[in-house]
Amino acid sequence: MDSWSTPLAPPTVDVVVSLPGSKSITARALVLAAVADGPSRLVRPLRARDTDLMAAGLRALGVGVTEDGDDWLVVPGPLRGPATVDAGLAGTVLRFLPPVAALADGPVTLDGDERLRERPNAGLIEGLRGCGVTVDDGGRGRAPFTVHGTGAVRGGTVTVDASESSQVVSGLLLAAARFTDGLDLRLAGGVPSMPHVQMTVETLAEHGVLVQRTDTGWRVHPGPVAAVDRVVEPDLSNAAPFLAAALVTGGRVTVRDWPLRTTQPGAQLEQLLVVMGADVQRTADGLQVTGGETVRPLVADLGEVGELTPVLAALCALADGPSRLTGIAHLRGHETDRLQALDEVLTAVGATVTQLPDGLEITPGPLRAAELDSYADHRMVMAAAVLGLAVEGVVVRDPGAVAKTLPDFTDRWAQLLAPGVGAMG
Ligand SMILES: O=C(O)C1=C[C@@H](OP(=O)(O)O)[C@@H](O)[C@H](O)C1
Ligand SMILES: C=C(OP(=O)(O)O)C(=O)O
Repeated sequence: MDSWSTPLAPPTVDVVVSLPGSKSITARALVLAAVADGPSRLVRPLRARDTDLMAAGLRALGVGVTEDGDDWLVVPGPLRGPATVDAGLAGTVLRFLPPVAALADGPVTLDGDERLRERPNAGLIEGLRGCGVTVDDGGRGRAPFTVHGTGAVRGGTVTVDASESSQVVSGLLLAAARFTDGLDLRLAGGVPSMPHVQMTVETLAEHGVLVQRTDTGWRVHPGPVAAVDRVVEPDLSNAAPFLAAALVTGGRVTVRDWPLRTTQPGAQLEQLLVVMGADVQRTADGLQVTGGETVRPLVADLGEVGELTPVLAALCALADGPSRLTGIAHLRGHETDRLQALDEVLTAVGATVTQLPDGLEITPGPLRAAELDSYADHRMVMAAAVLGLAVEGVVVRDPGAVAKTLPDFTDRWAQLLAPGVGAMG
């Protein structure tokens, strides 16, 4: 599909939605299973471009990742080079695989899409060097680069700059139990997306790794990584557009199997959507969101939940007052420069947008039809779909970008809006 005419909202939406597994949990589960001391089973892993690339990258290093029905079976093997890894546009592959590759017994080259070559990675590369690993990046601090694995990584005390992505911290922590001296990771500055770092720490603990918070960062003790069979939670960030539809339509959307407790940043939708005028309840089915009379504006620091920004910003353009979203400077290094892309898209449908150094001010205006780009960004397609509920004539070019985390998004969106559908997924 070259372009997609997004559907307008029907008079009522009252649907229970099931969603595939979390990208972030699937990525961590794959990496830890790959360095574990036995085979692991992943139940309901996300099958999408990012996680398929992670599996393919691990296979290239000698790890067995095979399908058993809808499950993945992961069988660790000696990590080997030479190998090449295609990271596509996946930040998780870009930052989680190089520390694993450093444990291989030969060179591993990582590259990906044109835009991946622009995504910042100097923090990770410098961090690996601090662990004693030779990395050849031509001085760019970005892909493509080659990690020269020697079969062992020293580790030790390392100061890293993770201000551009929390994935720098997560990537180093995930492999660190296999470093000879473990890792005492010290932060040189701030780190966005802290719930994702907490997710890493908790997943490590579930694999029997001893990881401690320190004054300046985290310490991972060297030792074995236990194999774990795990059922992957639904992806709560990908729930955002579906729940947003309840607010835009004044309808009701329930996401099934919403975890009672989770480190996924999408959990914060529960509070954020209340601020935006929704009624939110946990029911026997899951998380139920009911839209109010209008969408209320949002003034919030989204630094912890940056990946929710595109859909929340789309809601802001449909709100009954101006919004201000801050704490998200690092979104300029995501799949696209999301602050620039959101400025362009929201302006095209009639909002007035001001870019701040670390965010956006969004003042809704009279809505108008527009042809929007996807910017090769799954979440920009989802944001356009939310706008299209309220704006007749929204067309998105290259909607296939959703394959990054939710390949059948447009079908699911059509089902959400189909009359009398009740339950889907
Ligand atoms: O660790 C993870 O799984 C992720 C961390 C975050 O990255 P940043 O800290 O680079 O925003 C998030 O935006 C990304 O979608 C997934
Ligand atoms: C920032 C995102 O992805 P990545 O893991 O590629 O950084 C995202 O999914 O919103």
